[in-house]
Amino acid sequence: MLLNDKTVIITGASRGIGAAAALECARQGADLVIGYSGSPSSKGHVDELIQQIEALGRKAVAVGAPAEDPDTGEALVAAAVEHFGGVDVFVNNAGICPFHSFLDMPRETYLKTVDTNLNGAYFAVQAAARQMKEQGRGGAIIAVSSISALVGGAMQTHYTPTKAGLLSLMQSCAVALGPYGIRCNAVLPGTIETDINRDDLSDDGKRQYMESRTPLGRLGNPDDLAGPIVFLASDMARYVTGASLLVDGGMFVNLQ
Ligand SMILES: NC(=O)C1=CN([C@@H]2O[C@H](COP(=O)(O)OP(=O)(O)OC[C@H]3O[C@@H](n4cnc5c(N)ncnc54)[C@H](O)[C@@H]3O)[C@@H](O)[C@H]2O)C=CC1
Ligand SMILES: C[C@H](O)[C@@H]1OC(=O)[C@H](O)[C@@H]1O
Repeated sequence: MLLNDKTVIITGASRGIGAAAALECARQGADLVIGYSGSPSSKGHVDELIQQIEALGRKAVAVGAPAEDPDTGEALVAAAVEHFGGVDVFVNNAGICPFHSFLDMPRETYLKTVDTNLNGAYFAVQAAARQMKEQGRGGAIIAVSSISALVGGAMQTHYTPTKAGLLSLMQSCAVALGPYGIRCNAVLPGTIETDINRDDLSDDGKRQYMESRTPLGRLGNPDDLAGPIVFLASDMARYVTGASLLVDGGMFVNLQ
């Protein structure tokens, strides 16, 4: 197993990519701290996920705290220390993408997106890194960035800068934390079918266009991200830091 007896924290793990990554980490021998927004609607998903993790013979605890709160990272780390004695892997996954046009972007939509996707992530990564440094055994930090860190979207002008920011954060943190043996990398998903784009992809024309741009011939699903995240978390990637891994079925390179 690739993550035997490691402790992994994942934010936004109630569903989608975060939940799939949490399950694969458990299959690979890890115990989990499941970060989620704290909303009652998410709690049912989290309880179900914890049952699935326990059925795999691993342990999991949930921490309900919003990603945009600068104190959330410390709460997640405190839970990892209390229940599992420390943290080995931190996956910053929580994110929102409320599609909206640029010229009439509500100020609150922009600020909420940046706070949730990037500002909270900064402090959470910092909290995880401080704990890893104190433990003195290195660690792995992974940000779920996006293909949208590299390309634009007319309805995503508030979102794409957060994903570019996460990629940049991992690059700078790789430099800052390398001396402590803490590796920092980003995964860049393409179009993955989850709740975040359910409405957007309900437009058949849009869906067909996104599929047609994907050389592997289909949109992604959350499990497609689980392997790449586990790889970057594991010692298989022990000399990989500051890297970005596109997981997009080839969408980015498909110009013509
Ligand atoms: N689905 C896709 O095509 C792509 C997704 N991503 C990124 O993947 C990450 C996960 O998204 P998906 O699994 O696709 O969508 P999703 O909507 O299924 O999952 C998002 C997760 O973030 C959580 N979350 C949202 N706001 C939160 C808050 N304020 N505090 C704590 N948790 C919060 C949700 O509860 C959920 O667990 C996001 O960062 C997203 O930007 C990146 C590229 C493509
Ligand atoms: C929410 C979008 O459909 C999704 O998120 C991203 O980061 C990419 O732009 C995907 O298409």
